[in-house]
Amino acid sequence: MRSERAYVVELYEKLDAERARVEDRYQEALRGTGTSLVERDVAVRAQARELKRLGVADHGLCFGRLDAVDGERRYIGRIGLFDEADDYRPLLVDWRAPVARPFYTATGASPEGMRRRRQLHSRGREITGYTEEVLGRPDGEAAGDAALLAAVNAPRGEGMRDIVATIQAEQDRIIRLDHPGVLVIEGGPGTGKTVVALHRVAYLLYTHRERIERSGVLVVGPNPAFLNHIGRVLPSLGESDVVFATTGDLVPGLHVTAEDRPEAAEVKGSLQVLDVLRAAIADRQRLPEEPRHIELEDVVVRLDAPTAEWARQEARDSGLPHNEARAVFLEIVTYVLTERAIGRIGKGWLTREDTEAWENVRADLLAELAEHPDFAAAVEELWPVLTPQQLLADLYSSPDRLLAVGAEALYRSDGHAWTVSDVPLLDELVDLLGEVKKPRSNAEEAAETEYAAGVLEILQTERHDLMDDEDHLLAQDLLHAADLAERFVEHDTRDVAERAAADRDWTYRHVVVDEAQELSEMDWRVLMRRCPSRSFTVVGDLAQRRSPAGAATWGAVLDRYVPGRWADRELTVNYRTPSEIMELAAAVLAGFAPDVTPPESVRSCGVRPWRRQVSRAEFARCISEFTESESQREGTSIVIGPPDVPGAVVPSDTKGLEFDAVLLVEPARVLTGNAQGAADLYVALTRATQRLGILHEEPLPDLLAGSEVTIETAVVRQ
Ligand SMILES: Nc1ncnc2c1ncn2[C@@H]1O[C@H](COP(=O)(O)OP(=O)(O)OP(=O)(O)O)[C@@H](O)[C@H]1O
Repeated sequence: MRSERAYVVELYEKLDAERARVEDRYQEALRGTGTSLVERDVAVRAQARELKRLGVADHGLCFGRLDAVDGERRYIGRIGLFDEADDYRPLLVDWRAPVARPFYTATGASPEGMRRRRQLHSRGREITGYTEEVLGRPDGEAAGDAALLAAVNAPRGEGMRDIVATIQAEQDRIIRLDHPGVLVIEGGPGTGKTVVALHRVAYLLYTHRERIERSGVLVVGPNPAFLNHIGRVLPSLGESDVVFATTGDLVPGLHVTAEDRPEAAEVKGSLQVLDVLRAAIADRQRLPEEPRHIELEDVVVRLDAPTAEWARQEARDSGLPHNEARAVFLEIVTYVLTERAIGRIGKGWLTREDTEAWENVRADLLAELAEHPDFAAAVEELWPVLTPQQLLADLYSSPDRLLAVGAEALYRSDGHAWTVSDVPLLDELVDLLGEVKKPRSNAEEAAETEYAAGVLEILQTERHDLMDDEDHLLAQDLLHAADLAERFVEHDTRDVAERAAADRDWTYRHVVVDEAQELSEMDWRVLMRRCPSRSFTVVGDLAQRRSPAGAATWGAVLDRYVPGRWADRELTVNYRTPSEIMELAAAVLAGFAPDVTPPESVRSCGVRPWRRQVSRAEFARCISEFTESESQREGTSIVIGPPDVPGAVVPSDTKGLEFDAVLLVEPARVLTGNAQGAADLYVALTRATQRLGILHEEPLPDLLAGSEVTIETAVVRQ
């Protein structure tokens, strides 16, 4: 113990010295004397990142030691530290480094050249003890379990924690899997799918930092509470250039305020809705029922149906998105109208051979038309400029428009009451409608070009290739700073994550999708667009699916994009739910998905779930008793139940979350509340890490009552 403590004290001294040095460099970069604004930004960001990396190691810097058979000793920790004075000898090995791997995977039977594994336990900066495993000897004890059990038994605090010290071998194999494409991590509740996916991101960033960091990583989760729950894991591993978003956030600036009826969600989630969107756009490209007369100074011109039809056909045939094709429509309509007008104005004195005079008259007419309100109104009516929001809101709130495109199920009175299933549709429409170009001022353009010139210079001098690999575009290939201006319009010091989150057209290098079983076909299209390199970690459990538009099988959603090129790995051990509670959940699972094997709990907690049957009038009192008694204990608690129980959270909002204690109210109504009631009940039953209580008035559902599981009946207090 004495020597381990002394070693770790030295490591912290080293860490502090390093931090002081980086802090100095950071301050220097902030002052940025003599450098350009761009150079300063780059330097400040680099030093800030290094400071963040060193900052994560304040607690539990070193958590393990590996002794190799050949006598080599490696200390394993949250970051790597080296002794510069001794030829960069590693003092501490980053947990992600290849040489750290046996710490997680070596076993008594397969020691991987190791003799001993020590797990160091610490409080703050102090080593409080260690457990040790002797590898490669039949009598070697498996002591790793002690650290794991301590970790999984510990009361939960605010959000998920990293598991670097106790990653299990089956998890490590997934974290380090060398598969650049789509990897599906499957497994029952509590098997660590989420936490493993996040550690995989940290691993990928460590291993391919240059390549990944430029375009960043996106983590998609089901709701803000879940993102909040998992939000600390990556920063605690020193990785903060990651964007977290719900599917509802994928169109920047949109606020989801409503929920769809299941029928509407199903229509919006399926790929058939693409036909609805195309038809809705076509429906807005109209022909005038009566000709429009536009009074110009010398002549009245007529915009009639045949003219509009020709222009509409040409515009459609151009293959351009709607808003961009408007220019084609406008050009043809204008051409026809001006030709007719010239014919009339020039009758008797102007011939086509007199090109100059003809063009002069045309120029006057063009100028006049461009300013004419009746002409503008006519064009706007026949080929309006459309934003995705406006198009969809107009469609949803008009029974006639919906009827015209065969999507009556989508009606809602407030067209703008956005739901999460509208997001992929809006995103699709951005491409189908195309851009409405807003003019940029000369001054803005000049400033952007100047900034880009600075970036270009740095790219060339420092040879930082900031471009995507796929672009095959090196800085030297770029001749004009103006070309770069488009990509570097941000003059501020926002990092990749911030810029990416605000930019709908940003493409990420890697995307993690959690609770992926809930995503519709349309959601997948949005995500695939965000990651052209198709590098995904997909996390899900088909048995927990509740969305009617969600995935029935992984192949059904993935084969369309990466046929035969996606890998899947399964996790089988439940680290969250103790066996006493899991038995109950497994009975429910057996009822609604008999083919699915429930995960096996890694521990039991010695406390059986309890139940209490009371009248509904007593629910409020019992719930407050539960919250009161839980507030006296360390850890977290929640009440889960149907939507009409005051103080209860509906099961779908607890997906991916966990609590020390759960009180489940009226499971019978959770089960029958909607078509996915059994999955909801399964989710609710698998949230507790220690204690589960059930409060009910109605008899327990057969799935629970009829199982072999005994549920202790709590003594009702008088
Ligand atoms: N190796 C480990 N060491 C310590 N704790 C672990 C380990 N693996 C998983 N856990 C813990 O188990 C709990 C469940 O993990 P996680 O939430 O990632 O599971 P999940 O499979 O995503 O569950 P769900 O499907 O219910 O969302 C978390 O508290 C996590 O920290």
